[in-house]
Amino acid sequence: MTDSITIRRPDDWHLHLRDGAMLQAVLPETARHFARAIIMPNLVPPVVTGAQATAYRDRIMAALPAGMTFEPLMTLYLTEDTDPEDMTTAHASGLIKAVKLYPAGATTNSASGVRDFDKVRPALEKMAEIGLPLCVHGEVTESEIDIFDREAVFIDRVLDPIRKATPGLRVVMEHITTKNGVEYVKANATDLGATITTHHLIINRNHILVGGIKPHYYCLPVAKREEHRLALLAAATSGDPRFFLGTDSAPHTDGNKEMACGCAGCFTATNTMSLLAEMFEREGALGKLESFASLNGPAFYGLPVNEDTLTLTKGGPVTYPAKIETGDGPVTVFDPGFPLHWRVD
Ligand SMILES: NC(=O)N[C@@H](CC(=O)O)C(=O)O
Ligand SMILES: [Zn+2]
Ligand SMILES: [Zn+2]
Repeated sequence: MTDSITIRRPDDWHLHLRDGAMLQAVLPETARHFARAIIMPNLVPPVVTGAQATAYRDRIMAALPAGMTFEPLMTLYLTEDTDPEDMTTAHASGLIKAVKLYPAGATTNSASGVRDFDKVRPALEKMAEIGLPLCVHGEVTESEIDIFDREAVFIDRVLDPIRKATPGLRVVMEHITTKNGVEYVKANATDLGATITTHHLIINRNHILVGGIKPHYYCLPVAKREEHRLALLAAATSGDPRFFLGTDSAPHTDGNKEMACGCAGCFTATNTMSLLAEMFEREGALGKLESFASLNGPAFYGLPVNEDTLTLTKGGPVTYPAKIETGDGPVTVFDPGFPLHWRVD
């Protein structure tokens, strides 16, 4: 029986750090285990320009506790007014590693996102030319499309046409939640990857709705049927280099989650590595955890893997806080509903 595993230090290829008091509280939760993270730009107002990304990176580094190391990999929020020249300069300087596409209205703080995809053609063509990846929140927003179908419809109506129209554009389908997403990635040999969250490997839609509504399991894209969770788990544990960890750890205060119109997002930064080890072990795939969390992401982004390591040891149930305190109020840590046994040393 394996009771200890050492992997290259992991990275998080999709993370929300927020700003101000929330940033201060959640950053150590990620930096404790992860070397780098792709930082989502959906602040209010969003991080649209290179100057805004520089200022945000500086605020993140200022919030990092003494003695911790962490490298924020910055992104720009794509709008219909994005200036391809500013984007190119921010990429050439090494400041940004990706640009994020939010369909307007699809998720938290996406009001400044894209309504008319033709308006972002010049930016997308520039990105294909300079090799700057596009990270995509892949859901349509039309009111007549069922929320459980919005990812699959996005692939057919938006993503596939954009990719066909923009040869060479490198795309990351963020937080895929369906077997349709898995199959689309597998059917496309080049220029396409996908992040998978920790929580979508664990919950299906029953967890949100059976026995009373569970706001802390509500996120976007919303968790789907069990067959989709199983497809995600198979992809994550397969070692296929096109699938890598993006936790989408998305803190909202309990006050903003536990209300009549609660915010979308699960906060998993604190216990993600223990959760993943548990799930990979159940699949008999602990040997693939390093590929998913530490190797496949850097390979897609063309970055070196981390030199240092992280060790997980199996033992009695791991304790972690039910909530972390922030200056804005408490944030509930994701509870899988079963005990965890893999502790990060
Ligand atoms: N995933 C979520 O449910 N929420 C994210 C936004 C996002 O990643 O879509 C957030 O910023 O809160
Ligand atoms: Zn999203
Ligand atoms: Zn997200």
